[in-house]
Order: sequence, then C-alpha cells, then structure tokens
Amino acid sequence: MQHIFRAGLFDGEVAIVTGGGTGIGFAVARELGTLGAKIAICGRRPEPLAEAADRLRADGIDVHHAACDIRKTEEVEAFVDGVVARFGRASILINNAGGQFPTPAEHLAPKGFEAVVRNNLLGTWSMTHAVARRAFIPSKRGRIVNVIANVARGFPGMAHTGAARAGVENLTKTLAVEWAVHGIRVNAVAPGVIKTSGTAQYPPELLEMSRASTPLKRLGSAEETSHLIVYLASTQADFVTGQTFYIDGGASLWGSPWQIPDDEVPQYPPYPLPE
Ligand SMILES: CCC/C=C/C(=O)SCCNC(=O)CCNC(=O)[C@H](O)C(C)(C)COP(=O)([O-])OP(=O)([O-])OC[C@H]1O[C@@H](n2cnc3c(N)ncnc32)[C@H](O)[C@@H]1OP(=O)([O-])[O-]
Ligand SMILES: NC(=O)C1=CN([C@@H]2O[C@H](COP(=O)(O)OP(=O)(O)OC[C@H]3O[C@@H](n4cnc5c(N)ncnc54)[C@H](OP(=O)(O)O)[C@@H]3O)[C@@H](O)[C@H]2O)C=CC1
Repeated sequence: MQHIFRAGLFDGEVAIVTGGGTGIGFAVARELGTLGAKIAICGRRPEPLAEAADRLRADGIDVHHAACDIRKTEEVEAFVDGVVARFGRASILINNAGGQFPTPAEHLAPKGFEAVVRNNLLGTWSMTHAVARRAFIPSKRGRIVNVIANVARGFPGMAHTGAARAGVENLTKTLAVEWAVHGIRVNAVAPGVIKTSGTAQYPPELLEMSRASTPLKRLGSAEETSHLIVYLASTQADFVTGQTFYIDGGASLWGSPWQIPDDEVPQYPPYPLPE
C-alpha cells in the first residue's frame, strides 16, 4: 500500500470505523491501521466483517470486530462498550455505515423512507452519541468524520437519503461548535460515485451515466476517498472542523447523471431498477 502520510502518524489512536468490513470503510480501516491506529469495525453481517478482520490482521493491524446494526441503540452501546473494554479508549470515529435504494419518490413507502433515515441519520447519531459520551468527552479529545453524499442540490430518485445526509451535514456543523469545548472535531466527506462493493449493486447504466457526467471522466476509488478521511482524522487537520469536503472529480459542480427528462411524467432514476 502506498502512503501519503508518515509512518506511525496514528500510533496510540483507537479508531472506530462503522461499515468497516467493505468498500470505503475497509479502505479507511486499513489505512488508519497501517499508520498505527488500533481499529474497531462493525457492520450487520458477521461474515464479511470476520473476513475483513482477518485481512487487516494479516497486515499486522490490531482489530476488534463485532456485528452491530447502527439502527439499534442497544447494539451500538454494546459495541462501543466492547471497544472501550478491549482497547481502553477510542479517539477517532468514522461514521461510514449507510446506504439506500433508488426509487421514484412517489413510490417510496413511508416504511422505506423511515428505514433509510434510520440508517443514515439516526444510526449516525446513535453511534456518535455513544462514542462521545463513553470515550471522547471523558478524555476531552475526539475526531469524527461523517461520510455523507452530495447534498448541495436535490437528489431525484434518492429523496430518503438526500434528506438523511443533509441532516448529517447539519449535525456535523452543530456538533463541531457545541463539542469544540470537549476537544472534539467533526467534519464530513461527500463522495461522488466511488467504485465499491456498494455501487457494484447499482445498474451499470447508472455508473456509466455518472462517469460520463463527471468532469474528470472516471469514478473514484475507495483508497483515494480514504486518504481524505484519514487526513481529517489526523492531527494534521487539528484546525479543521464543521466542514464538508467533496471528493467527486468535480461532479457536484457540473451536470447530473440524472438529466431532467422531457416526458410528461419524468422517471427517476432514469434506468432500470434492480429486481
Ligand atoms: C448514485 C449512487 C451514490 C450512492 C452510492 C452508495 O451509497 S453505495 C452503498 C450502497 N450500500 C447500501 O446501500 C447498503 C446499505 N443499505 C441497506 O441495507 C438498505 O438500503 C436499507 C437502508 C433500506 C436497509 O435495508 P433493510 O433490508 O434492513 O431494510 P428494512 O428491512 O428495515 O426495510 C424497511 C423497508 O424499506 C423498504 N425497502 C428496503 N429495501 C428496498 C428496496 N430495495 N426497494 C424498495 N423498497 C425497499 C421497504 O419498504 C421495506 O419494508 P418491507 O417492504 O420489507 O416491509
Ligand atoms: N460508493 C459511492 O459511490 C458512495 C458511497 N456513499 C456512502 O459511503 C458509505 C460507504 O459505502 P460503500 O463503501 O460504497 O458501500 P458498501 O455497501 O460496501 O458499504 C456500506 C457498509 O455499511 C454497512 N452498513 C450498512 N447499514 C448498516 C447498519 N444499519 N449497521 C451497520 N452497518 C451497516 C455495510 O455492512 P452490512 O451490510 O454488513 O451491514 C457495509 O459494510 C455508505 O454510507 C454509502 O452510502 C456515499 C456516496 C457515494
């Protein structure tokens, strides 16, 4: 693995990476761990988590892993207690777990809207609250990076996640101010379309539309997204808080993969939905 950071930059740190078993979360866990942090990862499915933990250990990283659904407060609290019991503290939280399904807003059932808001907004809050109270506030130190999405404009076909991520962006700003007194920094990273196990589940039509409408004419990688997250989690970013950083090849500045159709009843998203 190539490094743009100095060896040992995270010695003595304990980093919790939610959704650290796959995609962007795994890349962050690996990069922070290789730079010296002890790592705790969680996700709903035990199998990919255990596999990821084995891969991290093979890189010489000290890893704690446990299944935890961030939508369930009692599981979140048990997970954080487990991390503190194992490592004695936590100093970094990467709120990366999340996701949604594409659907036209008019077909979005209340239960589906709620499921996505619970996952991305309430789950992020639950984890943040538990880690802050159990580890960051008592030690007067903590760094949080929230992984969101493009909230600079509307998100047709993704009304639930747009609303939830915009909520997380505002939470980022509020907590950056309110918890500065506790030595806690809070920032957000908004990826464009990144090639991961997550986007592999999206129709290839969408990924090609996204690539074509990205000024840099490619999709991002989990590793380059990780470099930005790792910078924000590091002491090198100690004067940076309350900000959202886009990593999207310029996509949020130009065009959209989902053009407004001319049809009388526009179809969002304008590609075949997965069965
Ligand atoms: C441009 C791309 C940019 C972004 C890329 C990425 O994010 S990559 C990362 C990509 N990675 C991820 O997104 C991974 C994480 N994402 C997920 O796990 C799911 O999207 C989740 C958040 C909905 C949770 O899922 P779950 O199964 O635990 O949910 P649940 O059991 O709580 O269901 C409650 C209700 O939600 C509804 N509903 C659910 N699914 C669908 C659907 N496909 N279709 C329609 N509706 C759906 C349905 O109403 C259901 O009730 P029902 O009808 O069953 O009574
Ligand atoms: N890739 C992209 O283009 C973009 C990604 N994002 C966001 O970046 C983050 C990482 O996505 P990416 O790596 O691409 O995709 P993945 O689907 O690989 O990652 C999502 C991870 O979150 C975990 N997760 C999801 N829901 C929960 C839950 N309720 N509790 C605990 N863990 C959960 C999943 O594990 P498990 O299923 O086992 O629970 C999985 O490890 C997500 O929040 C995603 O929405 C944002 C914009 C663009």
